[in-house]
Amino acid sequence: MRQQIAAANWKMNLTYVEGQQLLNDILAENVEPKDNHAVIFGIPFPYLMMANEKVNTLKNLYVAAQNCSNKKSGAYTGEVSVGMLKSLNLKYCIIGHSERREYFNETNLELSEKLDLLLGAGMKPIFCCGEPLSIREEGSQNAYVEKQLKESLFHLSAEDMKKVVIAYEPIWAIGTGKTATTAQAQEIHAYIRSVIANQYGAEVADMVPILYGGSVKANNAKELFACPDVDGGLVGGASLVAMDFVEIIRALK
Ligand SMILES: O=C[C@H](O)COP(=O)(O)O
Repeated sequence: MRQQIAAANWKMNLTYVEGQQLLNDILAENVEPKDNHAVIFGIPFPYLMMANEKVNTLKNLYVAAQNCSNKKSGAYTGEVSVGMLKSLNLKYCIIGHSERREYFNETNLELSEKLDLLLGAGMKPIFCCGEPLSIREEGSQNAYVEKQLKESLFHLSAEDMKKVVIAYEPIWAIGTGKTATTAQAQEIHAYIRSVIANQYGAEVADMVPILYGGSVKANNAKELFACPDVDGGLVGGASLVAMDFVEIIRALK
């Protein structure tokens, strides 16, 4: 069975002490992910080391950065390179979140450069895609997401494609409390998988986890994750509440 993933994205929330406490509270619940499960904490840069020290000896628990630079190294004040993340022994990095695309003008081309750096360093990208409300309302979400995938991912070899995690996040569902229905989620996840299959073949497409993000909560996670092409979630607000995120982890199939 494909890997199933519960990924937290803390975004720009919590102090250092609050972050420590949240991780302690979640780990105290002995979540013990199954063999085909992974639990990933997307943590602000200054707390990555602290978080990784707490989880790196635990099975199938990982820490992710929320972003990385598309430059390898050098005079880029304020940026954080893939090499720096790798030197902390991190395995995952979220890239292309819609908030970064919108507020920091990240382009599909820059994301393709980040992907290459991450994969070159042996790290796994969690690549975010998803459409704004206007695109959903005109019914062209499939074409919109397909373009994001093609322009950022489809230069990869099949071997590298197998290492990518995709997070589909409809922008209209992020932080709004308005979740995609299970039918909407399943439909576009299946479409994303078919686009990957057309480019790389069914075997590769079948291996790529596709997470849903957008108002995943403790009370809707099980239903969403039960969809055959939904392989878990990328969770914002509910990942900041220990027992809510624990429930979401337990909802993985
Ligand atoms: O990365 C997470 C997503 O942006 C979802 O955020 P949310 O669960 O607060 O809607």
